[in-house]
Amino acid sequence: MKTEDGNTNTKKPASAKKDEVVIHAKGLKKGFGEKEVLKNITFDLKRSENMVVLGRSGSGKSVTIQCIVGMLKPDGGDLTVFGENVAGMNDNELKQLRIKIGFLFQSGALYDSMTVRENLEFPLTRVLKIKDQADIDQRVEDVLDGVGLMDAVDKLPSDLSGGMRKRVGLARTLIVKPEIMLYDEPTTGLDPITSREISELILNMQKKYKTSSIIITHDMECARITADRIVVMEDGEYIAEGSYKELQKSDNKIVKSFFSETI
Ligand SMILES: Nc1ncnc2c1ncn2[C@@H]1O[C@H](COP(=O)(O)OP(=O)(O)OP(=O)(O)O)[C@@H](O)[C@H]1O
Repeated sequence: MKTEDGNTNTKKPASAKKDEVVIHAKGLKKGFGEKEVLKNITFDLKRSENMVVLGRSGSGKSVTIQCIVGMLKPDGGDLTVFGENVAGMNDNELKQLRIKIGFLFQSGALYDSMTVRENLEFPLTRVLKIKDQADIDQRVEDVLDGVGLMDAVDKLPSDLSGGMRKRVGLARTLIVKPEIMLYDEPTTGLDPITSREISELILNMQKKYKTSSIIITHDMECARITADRIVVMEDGEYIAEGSYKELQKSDNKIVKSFFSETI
């Protein structure tokens, strides 16, 4: 049986699924030579939850993400994704894991010589190996409708604005229906209005596809719009956690510094 959004229905009650932990990290450590980058990272990401990570440049946000997708191996601590230990996965298991994890690059990473449609078809035919053209067309239409870009289907990326390219990049990542989305500074380089549109889109896509997301950002408007929960990272550790409103009242100097421009 298929749900409204095309996902296969499971028999689990929605409430049980919602509390399911999709990423579990406990005491995660990672260093390079003498430098300890992740000192003690502990968090649980639940199904359909948006967790925003705030942190100064070089605090270890991207290294955390690279550990989650198995590009880097932690030196210590526990890290499980969908209950499986990432560090113990072989190449094939990592490949399967990465199909379930969407990663939105800063650039959008579109193929410039392909139209929007071809860019969107690519992961369907190459990654999911779908051959049925009617299924492909339906998925392309569905995801483009979701990001509000039906009219751009036959355009080349060079004919689109930066914000539109970002939307296509998001659509291309979402089209394989990843269970986890990792956003690394999704609004960087965009003007405030377009940034806001992308943040709202991230929120809408969470609702539509029920994805769990980690959103790394310095953009406090993006954090305010998208976050169910925010963690603040400093020097390889999470030093604060809470909702936007809770952290806005924090007395911690570092936490305050993120909010100072928005008060
Ligand atoms: N492969 C690597 N080899 C050596 N050092 C690395 C490697 N990857 C990251 N680092 C170092 O780890 C530290 C944290 O990097 P990371 O990219 O996670 O920071 P970040 O919090 O994402 O910063 P930014 O907001 O600037 O992207 C930096 O000092 C970086 O130089």
